[in-house]
Amino acid sequence: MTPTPSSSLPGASGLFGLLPLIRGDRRLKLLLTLCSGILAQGGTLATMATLAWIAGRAIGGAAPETLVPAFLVLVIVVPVAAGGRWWQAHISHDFAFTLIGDLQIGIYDGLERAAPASILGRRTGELASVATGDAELMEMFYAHTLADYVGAVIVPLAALAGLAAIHPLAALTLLPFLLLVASVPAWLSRRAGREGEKVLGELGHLNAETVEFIQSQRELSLFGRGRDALAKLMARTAALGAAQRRYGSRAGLEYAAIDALTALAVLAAALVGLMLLGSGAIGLPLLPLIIVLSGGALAPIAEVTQTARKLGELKAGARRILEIFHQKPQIPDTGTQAVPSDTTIRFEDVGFGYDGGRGAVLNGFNCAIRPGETVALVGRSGAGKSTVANLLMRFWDPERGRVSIGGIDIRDLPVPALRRLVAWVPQDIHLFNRTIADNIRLGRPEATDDEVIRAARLAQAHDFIAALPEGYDTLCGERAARLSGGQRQRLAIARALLTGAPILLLDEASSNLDTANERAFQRAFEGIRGQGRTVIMIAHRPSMIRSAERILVLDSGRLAEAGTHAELAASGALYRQLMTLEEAPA
Ligand SMILES: Nc1ncnc2c1ncn2[C@@H]1O[C@H](COP(=O)(O)OP(=O)(O)OP(=O)(O)O)[C@@H](O)[C@H]1O
Repeated sequence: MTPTPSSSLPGASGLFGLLPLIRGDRRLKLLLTLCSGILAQGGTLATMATLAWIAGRAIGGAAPETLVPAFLVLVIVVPVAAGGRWWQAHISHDFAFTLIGDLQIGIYDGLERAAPASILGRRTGELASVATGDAELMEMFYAHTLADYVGAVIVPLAALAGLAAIHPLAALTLLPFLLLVASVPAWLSRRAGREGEKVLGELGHLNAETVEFIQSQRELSLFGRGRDALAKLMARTAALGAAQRRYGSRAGLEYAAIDALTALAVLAAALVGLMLLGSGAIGLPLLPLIIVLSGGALAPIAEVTQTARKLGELKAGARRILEIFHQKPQIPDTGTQAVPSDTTIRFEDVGFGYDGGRGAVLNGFNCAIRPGETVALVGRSGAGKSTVANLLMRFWDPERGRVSIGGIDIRDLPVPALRRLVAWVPQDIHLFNRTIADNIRLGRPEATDDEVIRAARLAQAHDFIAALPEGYDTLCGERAARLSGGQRQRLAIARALLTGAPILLLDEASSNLDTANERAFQRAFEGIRGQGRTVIMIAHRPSMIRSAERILVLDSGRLAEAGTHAELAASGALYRQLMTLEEAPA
């Protein structure tokens, strides 16, 4: 079962906001986990009570044979307690890890819904900390805290009932202590929540800083800033240490209060028991039972408060997870239209600006691109070329106007269908640390080896791949450090070609490629053109721009000029200006 995306969770927050995630067979596991907790703690209390009763009777001089029934009870309750503990450990962990899997799927869904915008302004390292650390923290709640909480209610009630059966005064003596011990975490819960939030926040910052520190080693060493970055990292570590110390000191206070209250409760129970014994209200065998039941009633609560020491972190972790679960989709995927056979692309009076951006990026942008046409999108830096691509890919939706393919508004197409229509070749491809073949296959996992090789040939990537020691089985190094920029870009083309999408959106690298790479890229581009696909290229290099059938010049959020290179060279003032800039030696 995969969890239903978070959108269905009703504005829940904190730990109990995670409970609606428990559906289907998880509910049975939850029930069994709770039963196991009751069995384990109940069994322990029953064992202790029986032993106390035996001890009391023995001290009172009872004949050994009269104790046989009590020993028979022990023969039952001891295995129940031991079995209960084992069962609790087994079933609660099984339940917890199944749920952690669900949480991780939910977190991944949330990340996917937000893509490519950043999630709640958080950095990669912070999000990784939520997806792994916080999700694992939930193991604590589901595997330990949850069952213990139920045990901490039922077992003290049972002990209280036992004490009341011995003498109501014994139960009355214990009652205030029970309430006090149970309320200690509640007194400190606000602080615990705040401090837990702080600890996890600092942990997230430290994670983000560490990831950035590792990723930016090259720049740091080139500019000699390694020491500064390390100092920043150490400051983060110190901040985390301080947050953890504050958290620990509050938890210590809780510990001390609970230990003191437990000791006082047992002392009070012993005094009341002695008083009752003195007055003849109870017999000697019941005195140890009163003491043991009083201590036993408080033990599960004390145990819970120990796990509740982590409650602050747990709550904060749950809230961070739920934030991602509630992440609104960047774009709603509600389209139901079938994929059109006509692939004419139209931008009609499109207006768009990024949230928090400086006003509109596109403002009344119109253009039509015929099937099989090769179009270059040009404009000064920041003119909105990538934004046009973002809207065609539906990374964002326009605020005004519409983008259509074959006359269908792309918002009316299911997103996976749109992804099959338009393949994107980004400037900087992310390569997974898998084989080159696997990386190309991301475009279509079921593609055969021949199809992978054909796509690589067309993308002019085959020769350099074949020259690698392990060919297509070569592992791309972490962050693809082993491949050059030009090689990575041609792998991106192969990946996109393999999808078989009829529209290719190509973001040509504005960074310099060496001549060999540039030629290879040009040949790949020519090959793709020969295939009858529509190619929209965000182009920078004059050679690439000139090779397009039609050039669209963007300016001030609109289509300022359009035509062939010859037409624009003759009459496009802006185009001429741009080409002069592009052709100027750096
Ligand atoms: N994700 C984003 N969030 C906010 N603003 C953005 C985002 N992406 C781009 N912008 C802004 O939108 C404007 C257009 O950016 P865009 O990337 O579309 O330009 P471009 O023509 O592709 O530029 P370049 O040639 O430099 O890549 C810029 O002012 C940019 O700062």
